[in-house]
Amino acid sequence: MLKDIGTNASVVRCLIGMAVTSLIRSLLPALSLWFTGQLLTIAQLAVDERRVDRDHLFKIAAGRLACSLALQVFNLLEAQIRPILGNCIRRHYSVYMFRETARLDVPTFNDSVVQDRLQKAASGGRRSSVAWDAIYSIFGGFVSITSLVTRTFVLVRVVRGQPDGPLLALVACIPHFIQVWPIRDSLFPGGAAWIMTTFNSDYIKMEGIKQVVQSSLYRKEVVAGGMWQHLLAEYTNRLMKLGDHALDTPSDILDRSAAFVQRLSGFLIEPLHELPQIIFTLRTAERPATIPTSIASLNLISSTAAQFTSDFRGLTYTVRSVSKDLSNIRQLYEVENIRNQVEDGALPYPEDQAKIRYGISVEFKNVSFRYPDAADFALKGVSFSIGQGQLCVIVGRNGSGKSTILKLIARIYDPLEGTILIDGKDIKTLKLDDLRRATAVLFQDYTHFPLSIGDNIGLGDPEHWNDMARIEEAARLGGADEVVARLPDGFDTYLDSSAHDTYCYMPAETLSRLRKAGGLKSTESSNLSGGQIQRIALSRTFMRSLSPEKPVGLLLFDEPSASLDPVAEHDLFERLRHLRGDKTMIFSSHRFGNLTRHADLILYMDNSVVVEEGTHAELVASGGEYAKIWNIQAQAFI
Ligand SMILES: Nc1ncnc2c1ncn2[C@@H]1O[C@H](COP(=O)(O)OP(=O)(O)OP(=O)(O)O)[C@@H](O)[C@H]1O
Repeated sequence: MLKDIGTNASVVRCLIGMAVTSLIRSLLPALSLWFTGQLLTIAQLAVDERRVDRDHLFKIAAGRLACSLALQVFNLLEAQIRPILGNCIRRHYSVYMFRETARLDVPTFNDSVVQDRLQKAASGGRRSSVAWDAIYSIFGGFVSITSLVTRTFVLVRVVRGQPDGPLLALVACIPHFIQVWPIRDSLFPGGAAWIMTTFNSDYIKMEGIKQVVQSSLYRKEVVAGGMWQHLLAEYTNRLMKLGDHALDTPSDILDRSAAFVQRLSGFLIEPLHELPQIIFTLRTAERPATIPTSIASLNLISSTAAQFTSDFRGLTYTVRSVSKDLSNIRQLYEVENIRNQVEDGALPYPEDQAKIRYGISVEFKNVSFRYPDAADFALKGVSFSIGQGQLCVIVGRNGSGKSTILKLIARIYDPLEGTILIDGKDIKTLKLDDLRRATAVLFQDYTHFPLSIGDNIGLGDPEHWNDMARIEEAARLGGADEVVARLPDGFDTYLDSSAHDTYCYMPAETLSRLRKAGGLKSTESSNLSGGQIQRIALSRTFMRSLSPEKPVGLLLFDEPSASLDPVAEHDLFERLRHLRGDKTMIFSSHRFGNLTRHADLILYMDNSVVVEEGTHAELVASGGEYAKIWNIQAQAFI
């Protein structure tokens, strides 16, 4: 970690600043103690010999005062450096986590173990970061240890010369040692490994119900299914059944046992606190002449002993958090070792950029695939060949494997068996970045990003993300231009924003006027229909295919017209045919007609296999499944 952040000059400067201030802060208490000890000696001399060296007294008093002032100054200095260093480190690791999360492919990202590792690594959240926490506690530990050691050293020297000093120091320290005894384990983390689990079915169910209600994932079903009252009744029932400790977290359980030990030690500690006072009274009764210096010495010893306890407590806390922080850092750096399941190839693609304009050939050879954690195969021994520049339409029932074919061509997943050839080369040997630049995909479950419409379209070609002319052209081709024209903020309209405005209560009208007057862009979600959002997603696909520098040779469309009205669908196919030129295009579709009639190849799928293939005329003539469904659809219009 130090090597990593050491490359950042401002972090190094701040770290050095923190180290110097921490060192001085840790030495100052011992120095103060030494001056106090000197003051005591002067007082004792004054009592014993009735003489005072005023010059010396003045210097020592000034030194003691200077120590207090210096401590304040260095505390202030540290408080200035700390946030600067904290922000530098947080920025560094925010970029690190972004990079390590962004580079993951679909199966790796969806893997629950990977998700867990990412979450743990990022657990510092936005305000702090695990790396910063660790550095902060390491500095804290350093200050506690140095100040504890140096102060003990000075105290031993100071009390040696005081009447009854060693005895009083020993007695004063005993209760404090007892107090820190129960937490000694945390100084030796070797014995600190523990596991807690529950097999309590009521608890497991109660937690499950809580999640259903809390997560937005299930809200649609909860509302549509009218579930909430039932869930509430069940939750209350389980909660009552579990009794007083139903809501205990694992740390509550740990704290309960620690609290018991502490209460027990309290019985011993309180009487022991009185012991120095009693000894002091007995001793001074014997030697009344030393009362003034003895009182001062008792005060010094008691307050230093109390300070020790708080230092020691601070230290145990620090040791505990340092070991936790160090394991967090290990987790943070382990994220780098997460390997993508879809491995990158080495061959640059295409060898000839100009050739790709005439399309890409795709061949499946006996390909089988099963989704991670799924029981059944989504594709079983699928073979077909699509020539350069051909139009292929994959049709078939729901769940027959159409989308899966497109996902394998886009290398979202790799097949379990068989080979996919792109222009005659095994897809796994090609560089992933190159392959993705040469293909444009529109998935069935297309998403919209919580960004503006312009960004949503522009991201189709990330290298020209901000090129408004291309974005407008892509919007025209995808049919999003009409949608955008009707929105007051046009391309700047946010589809869905993760950052919402905060404002005091005011009527909606005032708010809207105020926003306008302040020139605020729309940051709230806009309500677009499914079809309108699909046009934006389509435009994103077109954006990719517009790039003249790095042309696309293969277009994959999964149900591109599912949410479009018949006119929009017809327009879309017209535009697609025009845009296609010589490129290879593969569609997955439920609708026969517009597309299948123009297809060079139709694959009819059922139950994870290709059952029929050919052109529309060939398949209709053969009178198979395709012909049957074609007739059903055709009859609907007679
Ligand atoms: N991410 C996934 N994890 C597990 N199983 C999946 C996943 N995606 C799809 N499947 C399963 O794989 C099979 C093929 O799905 P696929 O999406 O390829 O079908 P499809 O023909 O495109 O269906 P539709 O016409 O409904 O879009 C189905 O049984 C489906 O349940």
